[in-house]
Amino acid sequence: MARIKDIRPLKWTGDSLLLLDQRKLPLKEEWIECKDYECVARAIEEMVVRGAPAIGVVAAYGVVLGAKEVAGETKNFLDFKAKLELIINRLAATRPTAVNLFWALKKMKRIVEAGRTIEDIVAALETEAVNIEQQDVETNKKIGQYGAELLSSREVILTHCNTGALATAGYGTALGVIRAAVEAGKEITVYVDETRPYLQGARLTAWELQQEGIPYYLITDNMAGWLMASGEITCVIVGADRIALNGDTANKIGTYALSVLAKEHGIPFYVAAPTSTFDLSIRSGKEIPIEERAPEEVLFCHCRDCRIAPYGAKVKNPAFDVTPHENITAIITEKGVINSPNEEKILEFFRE
Ligand SMILES: CSC[C@H]1O[C@H](OP(=O)(O)O)[C@H](O)[C@@H]1O
Repeated sequence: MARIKDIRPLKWTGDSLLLLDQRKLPLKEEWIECKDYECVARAIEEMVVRGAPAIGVVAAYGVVLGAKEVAGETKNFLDFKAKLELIINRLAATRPTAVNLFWALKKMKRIVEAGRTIEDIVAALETEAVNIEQQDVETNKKIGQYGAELLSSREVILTHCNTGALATAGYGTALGVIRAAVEAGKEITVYVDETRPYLQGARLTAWELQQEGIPYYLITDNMAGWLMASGEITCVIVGADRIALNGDTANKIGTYALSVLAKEHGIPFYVAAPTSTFDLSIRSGKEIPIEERAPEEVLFCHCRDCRIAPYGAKVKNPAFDVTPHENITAIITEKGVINSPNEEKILEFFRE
């Protein structure tokens, strides 16, 4: 049985947060050290770290760093809580689509509201952030198990963006399913969408699969349709940034098109995500905020040293799209699988 590595994108030292700089991968493995919450906020905005679960974990540690900073500046309890609220708001303003960010910050906010002394709050926040990180890895392994049980002994899986250890606290969601299937001895080959414009697939997923020795082919995004039509792909597994009550799912731009192609070709289309990615406060994907990122991501190659479009070119750069629940074969979570997801099934799933 294949031995899976324990790739982690972040490390909490007790008074700083080390982040693997994902902008530099796959050619350089460089770490940056965040000693304050503003560094963490910028790391999320500039995609030093990215991926829905990962930014939730990192934001939680950002609150811890902020709390330690403020505790060193003031002994006034109300002043401390007021400043901490501003820090949480700063972290909440980093990226709008992934609901895991707000899920984690809400947990931290509840601790601040319940705390009775500054020391107690700082200690409880650190305990909670460590717990969120550790729980995420366990959650991903459960997602992996449920997902691997859906797969045959031989699969050619197309995946989009990066949903691995680098997008989480470790192990990954869609890539966690692939890891679990490999660990279970299944014959898995992965077709990796490069995922323009930020190239999370080419730069990050390919890097992770290479680290694991899992067979893969890198493809450009516009090859997916033909490879499905040619019968090479046996299923599609993607991650998620926010899932509405009816199962509509926001994920990296290009996911919606994959779902339409998969439906056209009768290929199973799976979403792998923790329950913290569900936003039951919204009834459909129409309400999910879609992040518009800088035009430079489209106008230049990733290293920003070569321009690939004329001066003056106008750019659209939505970082996510929404896949209608009707296109999703099943949503794989750490608490089980929701087949043919819709509002009724999701309400029932969360009621259990
Ligand atoms: C584990 S799901 C990660 C999810 O986040 C990615 O977006 P980004 O790289 O912009 O943070 C992508 O949508 C992935 O599916």
